[in-house]
Amino acid sequence: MKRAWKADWALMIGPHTRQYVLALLWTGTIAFLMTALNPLATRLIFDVAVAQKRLDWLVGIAAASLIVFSLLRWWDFQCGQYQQRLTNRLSADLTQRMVAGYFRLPPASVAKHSDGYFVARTMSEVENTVTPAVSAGVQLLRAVMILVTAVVTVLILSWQLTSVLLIITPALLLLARHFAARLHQDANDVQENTAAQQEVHSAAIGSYRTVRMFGFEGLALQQLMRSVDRRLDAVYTLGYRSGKYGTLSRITLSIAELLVLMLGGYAVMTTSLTLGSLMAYMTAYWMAVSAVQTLIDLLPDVQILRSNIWRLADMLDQADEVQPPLPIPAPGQAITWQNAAFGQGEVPTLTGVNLDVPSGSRVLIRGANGAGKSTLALTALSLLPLRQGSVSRVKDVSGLVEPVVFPALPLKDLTTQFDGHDVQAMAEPLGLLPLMNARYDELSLGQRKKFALMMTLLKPAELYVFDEPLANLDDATQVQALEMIMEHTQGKTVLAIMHDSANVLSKFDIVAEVVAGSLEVEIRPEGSRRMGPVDAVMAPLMA
Ligand SMILES: Nc1ncnc2c1ncn2[C@@H]1O[C@H](COP(=O)(O)OP(=O)(O)OP(=O)(O)O)[C@@H](O)[C@H]1O
Repeated sequence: MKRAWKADWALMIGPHTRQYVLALLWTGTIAFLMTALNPLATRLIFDVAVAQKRLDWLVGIAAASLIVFSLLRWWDFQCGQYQQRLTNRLSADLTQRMVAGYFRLPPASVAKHSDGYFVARTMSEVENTVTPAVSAGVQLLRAVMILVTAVVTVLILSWQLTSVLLIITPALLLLARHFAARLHQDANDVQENTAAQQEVHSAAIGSYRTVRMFGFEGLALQQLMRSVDRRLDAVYTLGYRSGKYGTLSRITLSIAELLVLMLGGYAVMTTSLTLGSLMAYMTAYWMAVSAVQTLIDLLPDVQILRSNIWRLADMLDQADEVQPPLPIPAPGQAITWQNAAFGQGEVPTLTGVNLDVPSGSRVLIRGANGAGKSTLALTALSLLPLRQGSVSRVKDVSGLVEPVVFPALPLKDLTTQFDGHDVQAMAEPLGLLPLMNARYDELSLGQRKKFALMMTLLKPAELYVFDEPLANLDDATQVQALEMIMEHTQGKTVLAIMHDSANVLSKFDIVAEVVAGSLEVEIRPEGSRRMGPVDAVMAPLMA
């Protein structure tokens, strides 16, 4: 992917362009004044005060310089504070856009990684991009201003000496060109490996209880250290390449420095170059050289910065990709899978799935652990893309698939989108009313289950999907919850995954059995007709 500078600017600075330009102008002005005044003061001291042996002038010029430079330094400090405030604003703004982008990502992208990876992408990568975006921009402008002012100054003082500095420029540019693309790729590798480590890191830290109970320290650490090594290798490569580029560039610059020193000495010996002019020349010259060194050091930083910006942009682009609308099933059908294959791991869990679920029917999905029931439910909710075939379904769907995690907010905040009376009517029989002020992450497993059930039922839909809706509920609540499901989904289509289903069988019209890679379907309550695997099509059977 190649991106224009303009697009990078729009992503990083966009809404804050005015403030950013102000920070640049502020810095640029200070850099210009410091660079222009420094050789001037040196020349005044030597060519005026020293040459005429006037101590009072010497002290006066030195004192005036001190006051001017102190004021400039104080102004520079204020500029730094302004930049910090700007950085904070950019950081908050970009974090918001990235997390909002994460929530818009297609399920296919999210399914590839777990939470830790996306925490890195939306938090650490934002931090690693915003701070350099402000500081690199400011440093770049400062260095350019110093370089331009210093080069003009030395040109005025002696164009012959300055031409040496300019001759060396093409060599420096060639080096920069040679290293730029590699540094960009190295920076990308560092970020990707950092996100991968964060993924493993969160899983290891999150397994605290099992590590303590079963002594998994060794195993957890081994896995973690593999990802740490990969990240550190990438960091080393980036550092190695940046260092190599810096060293080669500095050697080139040293050659220029040596030539200027020799030629400067020669000019004093053979021409009318004054001591004051030479001192002023050297002051401006060293400023130019240190500006070039800053620019040399900035090249890797700019490559890292652009690589980071491109990663952020890539994620936002994925988030904004227009998803094709889900096809609508044939009339009378709520959801249809056609020759579908899907899975959450490397290999598809179910293949050749053909299933028509008639509108208004209640389907019980059974099967052994790991058979693919939850995976099937994920495809019904459009949370997992198919590898092959198609799925079409009615538009309005409600449902949750384990593991269910709501944001760590008070329950009352999570339910504000629904009518208050409906919430109260549903929360009361489930015993959730006293918990409405509690945060979701403070609930017990059973309470979380009840809340998930309530939320699923509160959302108006044509198709409802439940993954083990009665698990973790006490006996009395199980009866109540099943009643509520049946009552609130009257006339709607229901897909329910349940293991311990003997007692609830009578409530369902159809039983879909997920067996080793395929699907069998049975019609209830007669239970006499059992379809063969894979090509089970319910619609004709129901007719
Ligand atoms: N996040 C994941 N990443 C990779 N593979 C996964 C993931 N989740 C599940 N799988 C795999 O997909 C297969 C089906 O899992 P699924 O959760 O759909 O089974 P299930 O029938 O719902 O099982 P259970 O009754 O135990 O909940 C399993 O073999 C499992 O290893």
